[in-house]
Amino acid sequence: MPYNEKMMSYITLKQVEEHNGSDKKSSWIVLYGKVYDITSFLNLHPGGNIIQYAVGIADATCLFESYHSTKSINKSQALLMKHGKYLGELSIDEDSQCKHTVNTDTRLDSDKFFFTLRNRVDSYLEKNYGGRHGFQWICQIEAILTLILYCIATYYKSFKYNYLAAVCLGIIMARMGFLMHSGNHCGISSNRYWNRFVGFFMDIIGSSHYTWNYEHQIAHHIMPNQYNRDNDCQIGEPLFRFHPLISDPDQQINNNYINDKSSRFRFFLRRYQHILVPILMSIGFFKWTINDIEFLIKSKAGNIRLANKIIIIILTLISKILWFIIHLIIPYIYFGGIYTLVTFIIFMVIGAYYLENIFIVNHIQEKLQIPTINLSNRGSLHWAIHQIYTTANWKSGSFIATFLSGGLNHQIEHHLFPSMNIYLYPKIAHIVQEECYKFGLPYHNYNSFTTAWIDMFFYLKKLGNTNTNINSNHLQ
Ligand code: HEM
Repeated sequence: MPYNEKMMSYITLKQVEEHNGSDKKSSWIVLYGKVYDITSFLNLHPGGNIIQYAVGIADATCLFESYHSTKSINKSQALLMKHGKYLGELSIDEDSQCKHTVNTDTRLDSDKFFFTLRNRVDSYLEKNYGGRHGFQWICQIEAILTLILYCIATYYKSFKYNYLAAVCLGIIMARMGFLMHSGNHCGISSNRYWNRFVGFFMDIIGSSHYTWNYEHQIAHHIMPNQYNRDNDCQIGEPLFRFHPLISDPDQQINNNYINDKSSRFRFFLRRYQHILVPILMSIGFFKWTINDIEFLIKSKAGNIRLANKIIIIILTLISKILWFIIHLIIPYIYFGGIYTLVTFIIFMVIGAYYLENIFIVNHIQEKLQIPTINLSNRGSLHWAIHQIYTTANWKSGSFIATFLSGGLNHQIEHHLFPSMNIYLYPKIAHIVQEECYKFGLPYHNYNSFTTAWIDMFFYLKKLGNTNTNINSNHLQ
């Protein structure tokens, strides 16, 4: 859509969303409440095509600040001035302000926390590890070895009669999930092609890196735990209640909003969600494989609009067809239905359990709440403070836990510096902790994965138990 002088000074979110870089559309980015046309810059971006996910959304400031180091943020700002065409201010109405944290120039001192921390972390890493990509060789060797193991396990599972290969494949697929997470966050290497290659592991294991990037980088990373923004809070809704703002069934039934049998049954099951969620995790992998197709057809992943790109849709379909041929059709032809079904269940369930148990404990915890602030001041809360309040670590500082969890045990460090090599997280954890305490912020760290998991279990129980009064005012 062409824009005129009037629109250039005052731009609505709807207009920004229309310029999301879809085929034949231009790309607008919102940084610090200002809208820029960066169509001509997209292919020049030194960090590669990750920038495409940040266009057409309400606020890319969080990604801009977290992905660039102290050194590169100045370069980035200079490049933005050179290549970006300033279009105007993003209009902030009451509605958009509630749904999207829009950073304005009048932000409070909360900025200081992140800028102080980022300076300290970057100078420490520059001095000791050569920057945010120190130890990148570990991830690269790991990626190559894992891919080779994936091919070997797939060969033995699909072309030979081997149940053990299915077990190994499940573990390897989960490891590939961790690696693709780092790759898509540009954390595998300083070389963007390495990151793209490893990011594509998501498609190799049957899903789509494209839809995942929207769901994860945009919906989850910018606003973790925010209802109607972070898709992860709404997994399984209305059956499950992962977030206090999901309607309270007792209240609805008492108010006669819900009186049909099926809704009552769903709400009855919700009371046992703490038991059901761990059981249903087993189908997580399969669900992702199918969900992508729906997301691409609807051009929407939960709360996030996707930029439609024909080439991506074609590539995703091809990779999915190949995946189904290799893992279902070929073993079926060679060894029949029973072997195919059993091995399929084995590797999908093992993979899903490994991966999902690791990431479910990081945000679904009762103590992880967005601090109470006046809604009219919402724009003043720096995104990094939001991340600190809504994220928990376990076994902070441990190299072994970092390896086993693909870096997800350092969820706090990951949310603040997503493109950093995961093996540097244990090295900077003490700095993050110190700065949090200095600024009076919490640093949630569980002593072990088990304690984190148990807390998550009881919180799910509490959320599903309708008699429990959970204050949700501060979670809007
Ligand atoms: C219009 C806005 C942006 C501009 C002008 C910009 C500019 C730059 C520049 C100049 C660099 C190279 C830095 C260096 O050599 O030290 C860079 C790197 C990078 N950028 Fe951006 N960027 C923008 C937005 C983004 C966004 C929104 C993301 C994330 C979604 C992002 C992710 C990255 C990454 C991952 C790197 C590589 C950093 C590394 O290797 O450590 N950039 N960008």
